[in-house]
Amino acid sequence: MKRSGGSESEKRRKRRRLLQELGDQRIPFLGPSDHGFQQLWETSYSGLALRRSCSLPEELHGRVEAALLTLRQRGCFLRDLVKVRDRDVFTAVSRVLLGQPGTTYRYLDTRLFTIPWHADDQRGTCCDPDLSAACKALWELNCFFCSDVGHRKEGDVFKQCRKELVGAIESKPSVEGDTESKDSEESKPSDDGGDSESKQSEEGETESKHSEDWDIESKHSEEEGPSSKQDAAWESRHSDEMGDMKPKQTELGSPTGSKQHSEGKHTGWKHRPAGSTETETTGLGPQEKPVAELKHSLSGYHIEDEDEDQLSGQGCSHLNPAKTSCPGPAQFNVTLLNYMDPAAMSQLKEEPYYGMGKMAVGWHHDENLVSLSPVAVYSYSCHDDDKAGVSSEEGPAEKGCWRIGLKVAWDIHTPGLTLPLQSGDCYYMRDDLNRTHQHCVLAGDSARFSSTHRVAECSTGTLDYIQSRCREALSNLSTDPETGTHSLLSLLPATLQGYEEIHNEVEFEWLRQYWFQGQRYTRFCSWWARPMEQLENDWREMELMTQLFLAAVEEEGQPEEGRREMAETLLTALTDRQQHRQTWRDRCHSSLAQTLPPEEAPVDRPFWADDDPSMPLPFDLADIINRVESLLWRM
Ligand SMILES: O=C(O)CCC(=O)C(=O)O
Ligand SMILES: [Fe+2]
Repeated sequence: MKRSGGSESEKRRKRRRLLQELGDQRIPFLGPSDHGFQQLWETSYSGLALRRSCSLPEELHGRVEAALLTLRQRGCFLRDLVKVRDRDVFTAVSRVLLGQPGTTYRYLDTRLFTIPWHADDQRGTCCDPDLSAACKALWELNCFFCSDVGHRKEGDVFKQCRKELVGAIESKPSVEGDTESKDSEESKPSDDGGDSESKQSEEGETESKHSEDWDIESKHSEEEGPSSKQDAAWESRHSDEMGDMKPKQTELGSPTGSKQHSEGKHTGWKHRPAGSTETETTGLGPQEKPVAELKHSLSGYHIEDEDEDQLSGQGCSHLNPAKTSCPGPAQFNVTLLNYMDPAAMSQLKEEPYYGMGKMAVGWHHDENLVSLSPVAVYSYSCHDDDKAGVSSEEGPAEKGCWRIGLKVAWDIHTPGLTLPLQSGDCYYMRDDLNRTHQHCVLAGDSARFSSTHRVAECSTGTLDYIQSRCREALSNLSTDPETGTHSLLSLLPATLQGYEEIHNEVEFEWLRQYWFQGQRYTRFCSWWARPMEQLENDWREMELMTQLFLAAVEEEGQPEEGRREMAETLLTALTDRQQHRQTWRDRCHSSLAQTLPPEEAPVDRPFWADDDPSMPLPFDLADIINRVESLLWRM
C-alpha cells in the first residue's frame, strides 16, 4: 500500500508528542451557530465549499434519491471487509462503487469494481432497467458535479451559502424554539478567554492514536464502528481501539467540554430563514413533501446565485444524458456511495478529540485520488415519517442532523469545523483540502446516503490497463501451431521478471481482489463477469509461462551465470506469490469473513487441488521454492 511521507515510527512519535501535549483536553470546534465560524471556514477551511439543496434542480434530486433507494432495495450496499494495519475490519457504512465502466477504486487494501454508470440511452445489458436507471441518475449527478465544481470562481458557492447561514443564525429562527441553542453559546471556544489558543500546540494525528495508519492510509479505517450481526466479532477485534475511542472523562477547563452535551445548539441552527414555516407546520422534512410544496418551502431560501436559473431550470445542458463524457475540468470517474442507518448500529464510536459526537466514518483523508483533484459529495438523509409526525415543533431535518467534521491534519491549534447537512445538500472538497485536512462523518438520527464523486487515480486501476499488461506478458509465450508446444521467446532475466510481476499483479490485484468480495458484483450486474473470466484465462497462461521458466532454470547444461540469475529472479517471484497467496487465504478464512452470508462470503479463487490436470503448477509453491533454492545452493 502506498504511503505518503514520513515513516510509521516518525508519525507515531509525532502523534504521541501531540497527544501528550493535548492531555485530557478537547480541541475546540465550531459549528454554524458559533461566533467565528465563518471566519474559521474562510481562513482554515477555504477548500470546503457548500452547495445547498435548494440550488440543485429538483428533478435531479428526485432521480438521485430514487436511485439511491433502488440500490438499497436491491441490496447493493455492502459493508467492506477492509484491512487496516494488518487487521481485517468491516466498514461501519455500507458501500457500493459506481463509475466509468472498467474502473476500479482501491482503498484500505480493497479494490472496488465499478458498477458501470450509464452515460447514454443505449442501456447496457449488464443490469435490469431499474438498476440501469439508478446508474444513469448517478451519472447525471456526476455530470452536474463535473460542471459545477470547477465552474465557479473560488469561494462562490459557499460564500453565498455562508451568507445564508449567517443570516439564518442571526435571525435566530425562534420558530424552532430551541432553548439549548442559547446555552451552547457558553461553551463556544471563542468564549474561553483565549484558552482555545493557549492550550493547543503542535498536535499530530490525534485521531490516529487508535488508528496509527490513519493519516497515511487515509480513507476509511477501523474507525468505522461496528454494527448488526458483525458487532461481536468487530468488537472483539477492536476492543483496544474502542477503548481509545471512548470520550475522555476529564473535561475540566476544556472549552468544548460541554459541547458534546449541547449538541442541541446544532439542532437549533436552521437553514431556513425565519418565516419559512412549512416544515414546522407539517412536521415533515423536505423529502416527505410533495414536489411543488418543497419548491415553495425552499424558494424563500434561495441563494442569489448567478447560476440559479440554469441550475433550477429544465434546460441544464450539462445534464444532457446523451453526452457520454462530462463537461468541465473535473472528470469525476467514480462515485463511492455510502449508506448507514444509525438505528441499526448498536454502537458508534464517539469522535475522540473534539467531542463532536458519534462518527459514522472516522477521520481520514480520501485516498487513491488524482493529486489535488476535488471531491464532490451529495448527502441524502431519509426522514422517518413516524418521528416527524411526533416532533411537529422541531423540524426533523435539523434535529439529529448529519454533519461533516473537518480538522487540519497534524494540528491542535486550529479549531475543528462541523457542517450540518440537510438532505440534498452537497459539499465540495477542493484544492488541497483533502491533503492538508482530514474529514469525518458525524451520524445524525436518520438513515443517510452519500454519493462521493472522485477523480480516482486509476493509471493501474482500469480493465484496459490490466488487459494490456496481460497482453504484454503473454507476448513472450509462443505456441507451435503444429504441435501445440509452448515455449518462451525471451529468457532474459529482466524480461522474465517483468512478466512474473504482471502475473502477480493480475492474480493479487484483480482476480483475488474480485473474488474476495464474493458474488457481490455478479449479483447486481454482469459487467465484470466476462472480463474476469478472460483475466483468469490469461493468468492461467501465465502459470504455464512460470512452469516454462522453471523448466529453463532446472535445465542442465546452460551457462552457469545466466542460470543463476534466472533462478534468483524466479525465486523472488515465487516467494512473493506464495506469501501473497497465504495472505489472501487468511483474509478469506478470517473469523470476520465467516460471519458473512454465502453470497457475500469471500471466495479464495483461483484455488486448485494438486492433482488438477488443467493446472501446470501447484497452488502451494513450497516444493518448487525449495527446489529452486537448493539449485541455487548447488551453484
Ligand atoms: O458521507 C460523506 O459525506 C463523506 C463520506 C466520506 O468521507 C467518504 O466516503 O470518504
Ligand atoms: Fe472521505
